[in-house]
Amino acid sequence: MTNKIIVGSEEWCSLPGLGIKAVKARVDSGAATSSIHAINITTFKRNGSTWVSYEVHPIQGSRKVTLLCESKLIDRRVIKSSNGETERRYVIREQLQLGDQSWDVDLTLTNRASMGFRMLLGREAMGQRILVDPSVNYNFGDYTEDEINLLYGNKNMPSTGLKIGLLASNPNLYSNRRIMEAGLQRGHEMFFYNIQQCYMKLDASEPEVHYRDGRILNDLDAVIPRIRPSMTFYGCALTRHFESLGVMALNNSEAITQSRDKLFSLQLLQKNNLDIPTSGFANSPADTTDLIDMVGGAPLIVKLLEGTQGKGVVLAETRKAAESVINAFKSLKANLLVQEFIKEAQGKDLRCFVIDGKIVASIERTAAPGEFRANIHQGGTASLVQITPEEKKLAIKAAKTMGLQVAGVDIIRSSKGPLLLEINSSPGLEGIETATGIDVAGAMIDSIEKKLGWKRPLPVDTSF
Ligand SMILES: Nc1ncnc2c1ncn2[C@@H]1O[C@H](COP(=O)(O)OP(=O)(O)OP(=O)(O)O)[C@@H](O)[C@H]1O
Ligand SMILES: [Mg+2]
Ligand SMILES: [Mg+2]
Repeated sequence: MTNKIIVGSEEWCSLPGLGIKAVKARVDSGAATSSIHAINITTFKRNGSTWVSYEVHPIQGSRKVTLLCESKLIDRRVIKSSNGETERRYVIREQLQLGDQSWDVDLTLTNRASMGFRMLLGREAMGQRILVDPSVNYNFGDYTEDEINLLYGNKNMPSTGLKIGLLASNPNLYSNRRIMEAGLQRGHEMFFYNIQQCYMKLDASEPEVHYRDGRILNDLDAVIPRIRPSMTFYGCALTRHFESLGVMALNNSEAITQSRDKLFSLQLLQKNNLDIPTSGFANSPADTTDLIDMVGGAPLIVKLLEGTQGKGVVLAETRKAAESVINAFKSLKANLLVQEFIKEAQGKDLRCFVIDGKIVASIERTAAPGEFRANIHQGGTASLVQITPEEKKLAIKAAKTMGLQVAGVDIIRSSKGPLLLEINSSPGLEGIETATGIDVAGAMIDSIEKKLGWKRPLPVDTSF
């Protein structure tokens, strides 16, 4: 006669020490470790030990009930999840109750929002106590939705997070994935909207944004526009429309529009006494010689205004080369910019990531051998850098002048001191997060929380 308890493949269990009165668990003897859905996970010290605080939404697919939990930290473990990705997780030990039996189990904390169950019960937690009968479910009873709501004393509790829309084109880009992830980790609802699939109703009394199949996007708290250069015109119009609906935009449409006009940006910076390399603009100058003289002769840099990622930036080493490049661009009827070549920078530039007037991270980019452009897309590499107070001031002032809450400010170190190269309103996250290890995406979400005066909601009463 065995005294093991028989459990099905899905069971309701409870974690009395955490105030989790009922949570539906997937019983999976194929998994070694157990986990529970947790967000906003942070560690803290109590009586000399490390503890972890986190929020749990115990009800599957719902964020109505939020429990603020604290547990002593037992371990940190690297877990390989079912999609093959590895994740570093905190491990806690809590009492598990199944039917009338209870015992201590180790649980890893992870965001299981996208999974079918808020909890996974793996074989280590089963010990010698359990026999799994996969043909059955809810051997210890089932709950209806009403019973669950009653159990948690849930009377229209407000949802905890903000609703944030990411306006972009490619959900698989590193930067976009990180922004979504950072928002979810902080307990917000994140929505990815493809800019091209949004359309707008212009109406004095009832403006609207619709998405794809006619769904009306009317309850967002904030949007994060990440507009690729080719979508500037439409993306800025969309952002402006959200603003007219009272939705906060990180960055606002006016600042983005302005920063995308390179000539205007450089003029604005100059006007505010921010140093840039000596530059000349032209469309189809008759006098190429004078244009070259204007910036001090060769070697010089010629830039196509429409270029990005270093494409369309040419170094002309001699006057002859400069003349041919300028004439070639002229025949294409392209707007161009000529600029003194900062040779002493030796193929390096700085990228400072500014949020709300503070530098959150900076890197130095170094061009590949034989190349003068430091762009990562041109084979440049990113490394950690200590920036000077003067560079810091320049970057912060540049972002402020451009009206950008979030900005990637590019600076080149010249013999005359730091000079601004350009200011980006949708700076990429991959190079800078990888090189510095700083959670830049998280800092962007923090900025929205601050601007909206959003505070983490108080936990509900967790006593039984
Ligand atoms: N005046 C200059 N002197 C020396 N090097 C320069 C100069 N201007 C640009 N560079 C190098 O070329 C790179 C690309 O130039 P820039 O940032 O102006 O254009 P871009 O990267 O194509 O534009 P975007 O960043 O908008 O995509 C810079 O990162 C820098 O390393
Ligand atoms: Mg650049
Ligand atoms: Mg740029």
